[in-house]
Amino acid sequence: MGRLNSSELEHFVHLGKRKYRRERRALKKLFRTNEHRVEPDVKVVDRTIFKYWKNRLTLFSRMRNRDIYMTRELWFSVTPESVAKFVARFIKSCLPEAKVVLDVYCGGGGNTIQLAQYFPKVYGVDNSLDHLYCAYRNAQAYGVEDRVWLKFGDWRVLSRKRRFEKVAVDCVFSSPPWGGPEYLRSEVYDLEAALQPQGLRETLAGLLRISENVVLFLPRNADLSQLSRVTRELLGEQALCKVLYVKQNGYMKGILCFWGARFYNYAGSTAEPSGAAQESSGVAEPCEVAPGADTLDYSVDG
Ligand SMILES: C[S@@+](CC[C@H](N)C(=O)[O-])C[C@H]1O[C@@H](n2cnc3c(N)ncnc32)[C@H](O)[C@@H]1O
Repeated sequence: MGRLNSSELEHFVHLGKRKYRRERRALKKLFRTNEHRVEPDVKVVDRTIFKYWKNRLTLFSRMRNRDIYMTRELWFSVTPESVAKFVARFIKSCLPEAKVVLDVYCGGGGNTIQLAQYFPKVYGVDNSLDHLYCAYRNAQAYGVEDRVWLKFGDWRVLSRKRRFEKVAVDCVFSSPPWGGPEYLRSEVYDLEAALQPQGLRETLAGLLRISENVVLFLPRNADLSQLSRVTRELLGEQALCKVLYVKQNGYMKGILCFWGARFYNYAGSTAEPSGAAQESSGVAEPCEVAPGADTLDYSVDG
């Protein structure tokens, strides 16, 4: 565990540069002090995260090996492992030849790690050094750290500076912050006003500049008509957005939204569709169809 060595530092893209001296020092300290390591058998004292702690093995199954790292925020924002696994396998089924995937807002690596099980190179971006550190530690726990490249920075800035547009990214996945556990307070989640740190339109426009294949993980009460409208505005009247409702143990975790022809044609694809869904015990379930959006009628149980 201990110190950050030079080959580990390479996986924190650009952090070896002079201008990141302060961040590099902070990162070294996190490694040295083994910060954020979870002791899975020790009950958390923070009552607001107890319910997440109770289900800790659904977040990272490797938690039982005592080598998972979490911040307080990560307890309620990490994508549960079965969901992350499903997404990664689904993308792999649709884009079997893809090599490079970008995970924007990668957090503690819930998605990054599962994507790295299927794709040789996965970039993760986050503006929290603590989260990037946890993502790297967690990738080590799953033995995929060599495939993971982490970029520290504010996505709005990186996107404005078009930082990833010259990288040959085959697919962009993103699980943006939903605004904390309060996202269910209103019946319908406003994808422009509530989604952080940018609304849906700006988020999607930025990601589509990097790849035509984009996947967003959004709240289950997201406004489908906004999805439909933004899809048409950005991609034309005939454009489609495929929506999958994702369940875990009977509980609706969120929706997965896909843009890109390879995802729409999935039903006709010969690549192992049900394998991906059945591994997480896929369950057919009717759902609403948003005008102009193509919503698929199944969800996933983990
Ligand atoms: C919902 S969490 C992502 C969880 C992740 N998929 C996982 O499984 O661990 C959202 C992440 O976005 C990051 N974030 C928030 N604002 C950001 C910004 N402006 N630029 C980059 N990252 C940001 C947060 O630090 C947080 O880690």
